[in-house]
This record gives sequence, structure tokens and C-alpha cells, in this order.
Amino acid sequence: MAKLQVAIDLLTTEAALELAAKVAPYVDIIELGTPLIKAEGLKVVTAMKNAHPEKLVFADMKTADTGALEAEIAFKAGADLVTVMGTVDDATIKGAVESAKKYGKQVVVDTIGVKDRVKRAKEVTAFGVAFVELHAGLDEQALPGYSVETLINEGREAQVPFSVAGGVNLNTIKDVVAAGATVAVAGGAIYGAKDPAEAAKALKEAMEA
Ligand SMILES: O=C(CO)[C@H](O)[C@H](O)COP(=O)(O)O
Repeated sequence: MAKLQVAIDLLTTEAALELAAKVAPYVDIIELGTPLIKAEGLKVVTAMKNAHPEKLVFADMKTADTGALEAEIAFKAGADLVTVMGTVDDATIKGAVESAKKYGKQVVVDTIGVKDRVKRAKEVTAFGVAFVELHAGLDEQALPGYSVETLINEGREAQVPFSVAGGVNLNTIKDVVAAGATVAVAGGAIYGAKDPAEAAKALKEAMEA
């Protein structure tokens, strides 16, 4: 069964905890977004894990260098999963994976900016990452003609464990699951909703229908 990951792209620990309290019953993974971690530091990760020890806490570190070190500080802060960029040197990804093995945690590779996401997904899977995030960032999503279907099709083609992130919503989440995703990521569709709990519940139900 695919997991639902809420991406919290808010800017304060207080707002993140408030949102997580509302949506926790319906999500499997709680992601602290990169801007949130940059604004608040890794203490937001610790606060989230303390508040929701039964959930997987995903620190969207978007690491580009010092893979082992950045993964280690996030794991020590309470993260269960960290992201490393797929565009960077293999050594950075491998370093993060080594750290994950040491702490019994996991690494996810983020494919923002990767030209051939299917090829890179296969390459980095061989390094021992948990799954590959087929991802169009918020800037890319805002470009004319963007469609999440491209990512969904790439997931189907890659034949490796993957998540899809980038405008996943109630209209598209069934396609994400049908393509065989390990995780469907929803940010704006949840935190931007009038009733985030209701939105998360509806997404979860759509995934399971
Ligand atoms: O990591 C991110 C941006 O870099 C976002 O959290 C991710 O793209 C999901 O966002 P949304 O569901 O709001 O499109």
C-alpha cells in the first residue's frame, strides 16, 4: 500500500506542529520542507519527531555536498528519512547512505534538475537509497505546460521504488498510486486547503479506493 506524505512548506515550527496535529491521522510520513528547515533549523525536526514518534519524519535537506555529515545531523535530530540531490556527485549520495546504515535510517534522492530522471533513478537505487523522489519543484510547477503526469509516467518506466512530488492533488493521486509509487507527496493540496484534515483524509481515501 502506497504511503501518503504531507510536505509542510510553512515557515515556523509552531505552524508546522499545528498542521501536523490536524493531518497526522491520515498521513504516514511528515515532511519538513527545505525552507522550513532553513528558517527554523533542525530543531523543527526534533520537535516534530517528539510530537509524532509513531510517524516517519522526513527532513527535506536537499543535500548537495557532505552527504554523510548532513545526513548524520538530521538523523541525530530525529529524522527517519533525509533527501540528497540526484544531480550531485555519487560520493555525496553514497556518503548519506553510509550514515543511514549507521543510524538505521534512510535516504531519498530528489530529482529536481535531473535531466534524465529515469536513468538517474536506476543509478542511485543501486547505491541503496530507500526510494527516488520524482520531483518538480515549486518553481518548475509554475512554468507553463507543467504536468505531474510526466513524473507519473517516468515512475512507471523506471521500475524502481519511487515517490511523486510536484502538484499531487485529489485529481492525480490515484494515477500516482496506479503507477506503483511507494509514496505520494502532497504539500499545497493539504496545507493550502481550507480544511487540511479533510483534504488529507480525502487524499488518503482516494489512494485506498
Ligand atoms: O519539496 C518541495 C519543493 O521543493 C515540495 O514540498 C514538493 O514539491 C511538494 O509540493 P506540492 O505538493 O505543494 O506541489
